[in-house]
Amino acid sequence: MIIEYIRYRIPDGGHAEFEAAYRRAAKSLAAAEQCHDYELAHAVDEPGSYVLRIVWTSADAHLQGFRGGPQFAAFFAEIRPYVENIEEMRHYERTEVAGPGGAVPTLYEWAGGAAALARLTEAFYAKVPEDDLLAEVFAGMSPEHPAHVAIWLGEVFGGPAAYTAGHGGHAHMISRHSGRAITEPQRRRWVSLLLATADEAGLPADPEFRAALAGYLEWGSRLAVVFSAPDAGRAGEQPVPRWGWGSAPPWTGN
Ligand code: HEM
Repeated sequence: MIIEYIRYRIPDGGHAEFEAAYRRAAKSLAAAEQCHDYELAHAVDEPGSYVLRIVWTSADAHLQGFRGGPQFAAFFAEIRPYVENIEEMRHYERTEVAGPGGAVPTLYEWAGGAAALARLTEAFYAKVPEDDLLAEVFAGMSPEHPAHVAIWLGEVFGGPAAYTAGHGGHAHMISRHSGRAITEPQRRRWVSLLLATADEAGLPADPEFRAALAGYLEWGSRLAVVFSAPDAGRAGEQPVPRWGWGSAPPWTGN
């Protein structure tokens, strides 16, 4: 993770318009898979002084991925009028000097963000063609499938809402399972192979994270079976689910 700080000086009379522009621009940040979090704050003791904090998965993800990606044009169109008002724009790395923080990290953050989930699904779907139960299910899999599942998992685990913004959201995911008649042995193999791959992909192995990961995969895979049944109805419009730590929040020692 890398933190970008952008400091603005906005003249009197322009504050409401500036904040409204960022409210619109923030939709592009929320949809960008490279953006983990963002926050615009203004100084109470120095009117007109604003700081925008954006947490990117890496500086390259910001400079190449986001700026070269589909969200940038809409983002920049909103903030372009304020480029002249920038006083500082830099990427910062966290140091070891930090308080405990008030917020519990998301599963996405704890897992290692988009890069870790992409490692997981790449390694998993590379194994699937060799698996006696899963090979036939995924015989027609598209080359983008591993990346799409990583983006889905990222959104479920509290990362950017990029599957909703760019991949058809919940309804599309459900439709990809329709009519596939996934069997219980196939489902169970899918879950156990993915959990085994989490070790190879270097995902955190602490009990709390693994319990949350297993909990989601167990729940989600059972729903995939339900929606894959030949007689399953269509899923209603729903948001992509969000999955949290459950009753075992992250163990941070002491
Ligand atoms: C938590 C459980 C699961 C999650 C999160 C999940 C996620 C997804 C997603 C996001 C897609 C759509 C990808 C896209 O946008 O292109 C998809 C498609 C698919 N899923 Fe799942 N899935 C789950 C369980 C399963 C299981 C248990 C099976 C079978 C054993 C399965 C088989 C498939 C197949 C065959 C496709 C279509 C692949 C393609 O043609 O590209 N899924 N899944």
